[in-house]
Amino acid sequence: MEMLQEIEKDRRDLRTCLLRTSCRRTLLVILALSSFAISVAILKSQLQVHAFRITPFETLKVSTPLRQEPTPRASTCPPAKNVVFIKTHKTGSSTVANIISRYGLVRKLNFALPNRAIFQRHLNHISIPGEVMTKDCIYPIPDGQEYNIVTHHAVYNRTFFQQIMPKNSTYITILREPFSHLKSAYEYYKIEKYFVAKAPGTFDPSNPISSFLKDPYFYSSNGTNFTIIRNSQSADLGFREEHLETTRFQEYLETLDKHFSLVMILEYFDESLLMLKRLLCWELKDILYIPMNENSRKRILPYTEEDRMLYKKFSPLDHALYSFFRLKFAAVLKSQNKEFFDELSHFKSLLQEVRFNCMFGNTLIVKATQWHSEFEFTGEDCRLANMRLRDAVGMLYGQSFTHQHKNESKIVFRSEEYII
Ligand SMILES: Nc1ncnc2c1ncn2[C@@H]1O[C@H](COP(=O)(O)OS(=O)(=O)O)[C@@H](OP(=O)(O)O)[C@H]1O
Repeated sequence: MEMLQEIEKDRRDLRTCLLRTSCRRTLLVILALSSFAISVAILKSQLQVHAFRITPFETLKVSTPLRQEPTPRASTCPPAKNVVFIKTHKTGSSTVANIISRYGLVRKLNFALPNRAIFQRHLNHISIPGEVMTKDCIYPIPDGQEYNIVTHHAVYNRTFFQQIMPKNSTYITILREPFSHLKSAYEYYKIEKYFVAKAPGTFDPSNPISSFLKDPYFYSSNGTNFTIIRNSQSADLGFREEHLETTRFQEYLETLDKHFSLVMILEYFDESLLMLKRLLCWELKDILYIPMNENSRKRILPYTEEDRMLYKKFSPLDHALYSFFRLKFAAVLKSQNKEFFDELSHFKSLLQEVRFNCMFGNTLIVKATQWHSEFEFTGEDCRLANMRLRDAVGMLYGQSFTHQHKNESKIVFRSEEYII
């Protein structure tokens, strides 16, 4: 809620500013800079569209049968409302969670939320690696109702999810190229401070990650937790240490492949969302988004091939996991017809328009195309698209439960207690 108030305040400030002459000049400069940034972004997105056509992954053969097949168009199938999204850390998962949360909020679906009675602090986590999940981990819903959506961090456990979710639930997740994941997690969780504290002076300040990778276990003896930078995506998907044994790993990988209808890839974010839309028979409006959790202060440092090789050795499960699913994804993408890519470029240009309009909270009217009828993306849609999961959590609890558990509404949520 605080976030929504902040956005509202920004919009009010902007309106006041528009009325003042002194601000107009500043605004003109902002507008000019924004147009420039948008042109660059359009150019960049066009380059990205181009990039996947030349990626070497596409030339590789996939040995297992493909399950991520093209699915019918939204108009020809009933929209899916039961979705389990395994929210891996630092993979663009908050943006995907936002899309799914918006969908569920607007349609008043039931979310499987962390049980407030158990989790006093980490209300954006249903479970973390190493924890055993039971029904008590999930906030209860009234008898006779069923959960529709899981979108909070929870370690994948088929047996558990089958107990709480409807049989026809669609399982999805997202993965990120491991080295880029490392950089994101390292910066976001300020991991360096633990290592520097352990061994001041051993870090090369010009390239701390590279310095750390030279001897990562040197830094572990003080109890430093590697969870978020070593095989983290695998851990979120339920892999355990025993899977370090190659045959066990391969077995689990194939099991996951059977369970998940779509494993999205951050490096193909828009392509992934379009596949998601088709898989769930949702509308194009449902998947319009504003990127979340972008770390604009991330340091750009010169990494070497050796750094990447060392990291592969340090975090082998994530590398094997990513390369397996990226390979599959690229093959499915390659098998799409022209219509998919036409819709993709329409989607990408709509995204630019949405971002531009949302800067001012304006309503965007999107004319009908072969993929959708005319629709509006309003200021309210912008507010929802900017909503972080931790800000949505109060609304989600309120929507799913207050009508049944009136006393619960007295519980106060303090957003500073949540971590993402
Ligand atoms: N659309 C899109 N395209 C490309 N990259 C994107 C997108 N959305 C989010 N991101 C990047 O994802 C990183 C945040 O991941 P998460 O949202 O999963 O983080 S968290 O676990 O919820 O904290 C974070 O990465 P870094 O900036 O490298 O840290 C975001 O920039």
